[in-house]
Amino acid sequence: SGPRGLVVRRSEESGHLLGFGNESHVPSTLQKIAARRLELAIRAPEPPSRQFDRIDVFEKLKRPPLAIAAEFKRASPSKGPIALEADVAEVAREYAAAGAALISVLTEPEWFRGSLDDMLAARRAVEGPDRPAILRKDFISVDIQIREAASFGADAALLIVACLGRSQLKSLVATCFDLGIEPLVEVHTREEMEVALESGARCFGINNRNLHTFELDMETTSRLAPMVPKEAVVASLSGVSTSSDLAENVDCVLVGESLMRATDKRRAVEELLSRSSTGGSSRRVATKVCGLTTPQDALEAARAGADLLGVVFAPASKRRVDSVKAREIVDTVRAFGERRRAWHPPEHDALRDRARALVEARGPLVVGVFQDQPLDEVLTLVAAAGVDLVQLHGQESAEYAAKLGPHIRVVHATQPYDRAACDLPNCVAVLVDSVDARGNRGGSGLSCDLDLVRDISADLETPVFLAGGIDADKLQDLPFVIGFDASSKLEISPGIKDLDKVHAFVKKAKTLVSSSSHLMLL
Ligand SMILES: O=P(O)(O)OC[C@@H](O)[C@@H](O)c1c[nH]c2ccccc12
Repeated sequence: SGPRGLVVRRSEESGHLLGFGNESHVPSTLQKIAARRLELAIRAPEPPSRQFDRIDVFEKLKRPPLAIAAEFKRASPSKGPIALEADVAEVAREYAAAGAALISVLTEPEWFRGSLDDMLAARRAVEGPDRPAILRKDFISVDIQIREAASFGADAALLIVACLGRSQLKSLVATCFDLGIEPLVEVHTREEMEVALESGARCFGINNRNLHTFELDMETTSRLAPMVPKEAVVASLSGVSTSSDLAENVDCVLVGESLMRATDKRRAVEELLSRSSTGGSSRRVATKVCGLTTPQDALEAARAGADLLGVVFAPASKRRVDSVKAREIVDTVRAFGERRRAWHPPEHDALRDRARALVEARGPLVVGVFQDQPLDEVLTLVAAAGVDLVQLHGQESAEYAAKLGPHIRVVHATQPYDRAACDLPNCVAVLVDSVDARGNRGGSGLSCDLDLVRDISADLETPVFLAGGIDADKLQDLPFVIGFDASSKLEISPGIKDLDKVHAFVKKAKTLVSSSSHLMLL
C-alpha cells in the first residue's frame, strides 16, 4: 500500500513515491500538506487574468558563475516561525538590489504562512529588464495552481516530484510551458531524478532536505547533480547559510531561512555571490549557551543562532538536568537542526583543525557538561541523553577522557594550566574558564585574565573558547578566541534563561564574525 494522502493511480505512475524517505504508514508532513493544498485548490475560484512581463528564467539561472535564488519564507514546518512579520516588498527589493537571479516566494498559508498576495507584492516590487525572476514555491498538483501562479506574477513554478505521479508531472510541466511559466522540478532521490528527467522540464532543483523527515543531507546535491545533462539548469536547494556551504558544479543555489534571519539581507546575498573573495580565510566566532534546563529555552537559543547548547550533569550544579530532560532537549534541538544522528567529528591531527570542525559543524550541537563523575555514570548519561559531545569540567585524567567520545576540555585561567589534558585526539576544543580566589571552578561569573588566555592559546597553537562572566557586553574581537561560552550572566535565576539576553549575546557575536575577517586563526 502506498503512502496515504496521495492519489496513487497506477504503480508505474508512482513507484518513485513508495518507500523513499518515508518508510512509515503515517502520512509525512509533505503528504499532509500536499493533500491539504489539493483540497483547497479544487475549491478555489478561477484567478483573475492579469498580464505581466515575463523574463527568461532559464537564461537567468544559467548565467555564470552562480545564480543565487533568494527565498521569502515566513515560517516552515521544521523551524516554526522564522520571520512572521517580514515585509515582502521590502525584502524583494533588497534581494533584487543584491543581485539575486530569482526570488522564491512561499505561497502555502498554513505551514509556511505564505500567500499568493505575498508573491504578487514581491513581483510588483521588482521591475525592469534585469529584475529577478519570481518563483511560486508551493505544493502544486493541479493546473489551477499554475494559472494562479501566472495570475499572481510568477515567472516560474516549483513542481515537487515527491508528491506527484509520473504522468501527472508531465502534464503539469506541459501546462507550465503553455502558460509561459518555467517549471522547476524538485527531487531528493535518484528515483525521483529519473522521473524528473523524463518530465520535459529543463530546470531541476535538488533538495538537500528530505521533505518527509526534514533531515538535511548536504551531499544530496553532489550525488544527484551529475545525473543532469549539461544543457539543463541544476539548482541546489536548502541548508545553505554561508558561502562555505555552496555546492560546486551547479548553476544556481536557493537559500531561504538564513537570508530571512539575516538583518542585512542585501549584504548576506552579496556575501554568497562573492564566495571566492572571502573564501576559507574568514573566521566566525562561535557561541555556546550553557546551563540550559528546558527544551523551550534550548529551542529559543537555537532560534537565536547559538552553535553549541550546554546541559549540565554535574551533581553540584544548580543547573543540573537528568537524562530524561536532557533527551527532550536533544530531541528538540536535533529536530530544529534537521539532523537525525549525533555529531561525528572528522578526524584531524591538529587540535586547531578539530576546533574549527566543531564550530563549523551543522548544528546546533548539544554538549553534556560533567565534573569528576565516575566514567560509567558519564557513559550512561551520554547514551541516554544522546548529547553530541561532552565537556569535562573537573580534574578527569587523560586515561579517563580517552574512553569518551569527542569532548571539550575545560582548563582554568591559571599558570601553569593543565596542558596534558588537552592533548588527546578526541579533544575537539579547549575552553578556558575562570577560578575564584577560593579555587572554585565554573559558574562563578568571574572573568578570566585575558593575558593568561592568550598565553594558553599560544601554547596550544589553537584559539580557545572563553567562559566566565560572559554576556553581550563582554564580547570583543579577540584573535585567540574561537567562541564564547555564556551561562550565568544570561539568567533570570539559576537554570532559567533571560531570552532577551540570549538573543543579544548571539546577535552581538555575529557582528564580530563579519567585522573580524582581519583576524586569522593563530
Ligand atoms: O531555508 P533553506 O534551508 O535555505 O531552504 C530553502 C528552500 O530550499 C526550502 O524552503 C524548500 C525547498 N523545497 C521546498 C518545497 C516546499 C517548501 C519549501 C521548500
